[in-house]
Amino acid sequence: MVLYTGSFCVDLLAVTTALVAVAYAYFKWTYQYWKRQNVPYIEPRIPFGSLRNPFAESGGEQIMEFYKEAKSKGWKYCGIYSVLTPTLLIVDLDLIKLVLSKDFQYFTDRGAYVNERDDPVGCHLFAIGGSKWRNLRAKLTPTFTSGKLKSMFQTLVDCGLVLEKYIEQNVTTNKEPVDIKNILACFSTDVIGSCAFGLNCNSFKDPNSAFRKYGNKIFSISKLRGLQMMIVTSFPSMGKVLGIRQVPKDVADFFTKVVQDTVTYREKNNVMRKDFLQLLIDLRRDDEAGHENKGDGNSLSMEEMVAQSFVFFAAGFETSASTTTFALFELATHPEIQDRVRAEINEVLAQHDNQISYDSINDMKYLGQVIDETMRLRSVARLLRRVCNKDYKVPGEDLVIEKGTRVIVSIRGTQYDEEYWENPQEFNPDRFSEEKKKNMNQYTHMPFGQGPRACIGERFGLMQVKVGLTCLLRKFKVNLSEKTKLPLKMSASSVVASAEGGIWLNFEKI
Ligand code: HEM
Repeated sequence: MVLYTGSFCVDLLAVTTALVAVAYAYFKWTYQYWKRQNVPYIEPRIPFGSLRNPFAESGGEQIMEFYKEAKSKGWKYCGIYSVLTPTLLIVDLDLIKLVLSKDFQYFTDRGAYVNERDDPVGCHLFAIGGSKWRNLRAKLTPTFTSGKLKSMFQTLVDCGLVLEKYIEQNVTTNKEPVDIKNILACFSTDVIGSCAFGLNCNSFKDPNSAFRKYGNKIFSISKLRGLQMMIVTSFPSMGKVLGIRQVPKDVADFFTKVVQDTVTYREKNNVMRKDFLQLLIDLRRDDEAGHENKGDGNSLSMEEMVAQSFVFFAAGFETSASTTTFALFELATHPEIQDRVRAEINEVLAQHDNQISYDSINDMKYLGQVIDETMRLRSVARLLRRVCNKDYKVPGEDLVIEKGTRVIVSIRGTQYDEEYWENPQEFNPDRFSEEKKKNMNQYTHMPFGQGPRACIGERFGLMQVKVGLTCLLRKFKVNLSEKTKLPLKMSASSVVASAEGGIWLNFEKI
C-alpha cells in the first residue's frame, strides 16, 4: 500500500477528511437547486434535506406541515429536498389539476425505482412507467368493471361472515379489547388472497400463515430498508449496481411460487374461477393466441402476471384494512354517528331480505359518507407522486419544471385545508351529503389519487370496506378501549398510515 505521509493513520485521516469535504460540498451545491430555480423553498439540512429524521417521524405528516407553511406564505408551490432529491410540492388546486389530469402527458410516471434484473416482482403497475404502464393499465382496467366486481361480491361476503363469527366468539369467550387492525388485516388478506390468487388463506384460523407473514413484511420499513429506499430515490443507478430490490427476496419468492403453482394447477385441470388471477390467465391466453411477449405491457409473461397479482394483493389488503380500522375508530368515538349508520344498515338490509348484496351495499348512502369522511381525515396514503418527463412550462407562472423533477401533492394537506373545509379537524360525514358532493372540488379530496394514474382498485377497495363495516356494525356496538394511545400518532415505520400502538376496541353484542 502506498503511503503519502509515512503514517497510515494520517493518510486515512486525510482521505476521510477529503471525502467528507466532497460530500459536504455536494450536499451544499444540491441544496441550492431551488434557489437557482427561483422557487420558494423549505430550508434543507444535511443529511435528510427538508425532512427532520424520517426514521423517527412519518414523512407524510411532515410534508403536510410544509403544505401549511407554503399556504400561510401564499406560495402556490414550494421546493423541498427529500434527502438529496429536489422535489416540488404543489399546493395550488389549479396546478394540482394540471399535473394530475390536464397535462398528465408530462407527468405520467411516479418515478418509482424499478430493477427488472434483480426484482421482476417489483415491476408492477404501481411502479412502472411510460408506454409499458399505459398498455398494461389499459389491459387491467376491465378487471374492475361492475360486472367483474359483482361476480366477486359473494367471496367478500363469505369472508365478512367469518370476520363476524370471529368477533362473536371473542365477545362470548373473552371480554378483552381487540387490536382491530390485526383482525381486519386477516379479513382483507382472506378477501384479496381469494380474489387475487383464488386461495383460501384462512387467516383467522392461522394468524401466522405465510400470507399474513409476508403481507406484514411488505408494509413495514426496517432501518436497513429505509436506508436502501433513500439510496434508490437519490441514486437509482447505484441501487441497481448494489442489487437493491423494492420487494424483499423471500416475499417475491413466496408470491412467485403461489402464482406459478396456481396457474399450473388451473391450466392442467381446466379450472376456472371468478377472480383477478383468472382474468390475468385469460389475458395471457389471448396474448399467446395473438402475439409474442415483447415486454411492452401489450402481453403478459408469467413474471408480469406474478407482479400484477402481487400488487393487487399489496395495494389492496393493507389500505382497506387501515381504512376500515380508522372508520371504526371514528365511530367508536362518535357514538351518535355510529347509531345513525347502524340504523341505515338495518333499514337497507330489511329492504333487501336481510342480505348483504352488491345492491344493498350501494344503497347505504350514509355509510358511504362515513367512509368518505374517514378517508378525508385519516387517508391511508398521504402523498401522490409524479415525475416530470419533459420540461414543463407552468401556465401563468415564471416556472419551468425541468425534466426529471419529482413532484408531490400532499393528500392530507388539501384534506385539512381550512380554505376548503370548515373545522377540518372535526369528523363530520354530513360534508359528503349528495348535495354537498355536487359542489365539491374533486382535487380537495383525493384518498384514491386523481387522473389517469389514480387507484385502479378504488371500487373494489370501497366494496371491501363497506362489507367489513356492515358485517360488524349490524351485530356489535363498538367503543374505544383505554389501551388505545391518544392522540393517535402515526407510525414512521409503515408505508400506509397506521396508528402507533394500534387501535384497541371493545365489541358489545347487540
Ligand atoms: C381503501 C383502499 C385503497 C386506497 C385508499 C388506495 C389508494 C391508492 C392511491 C392513493 C393510489 C395512488 C394514486 C395516484 O397516484 O394518483 C393507488 C394506486 C393504486 N392502487 Fe389503490 N387503494 C386502495 C385499494 C386498492 C385495491 C383494492 C387495489 C387492487 C386490488 C389497488 C390497486 C392499486 C394499483 C395497482 C395502483 C397503481 C395504479 C397505477 O399506477 O396505474 N388499490 N391506490
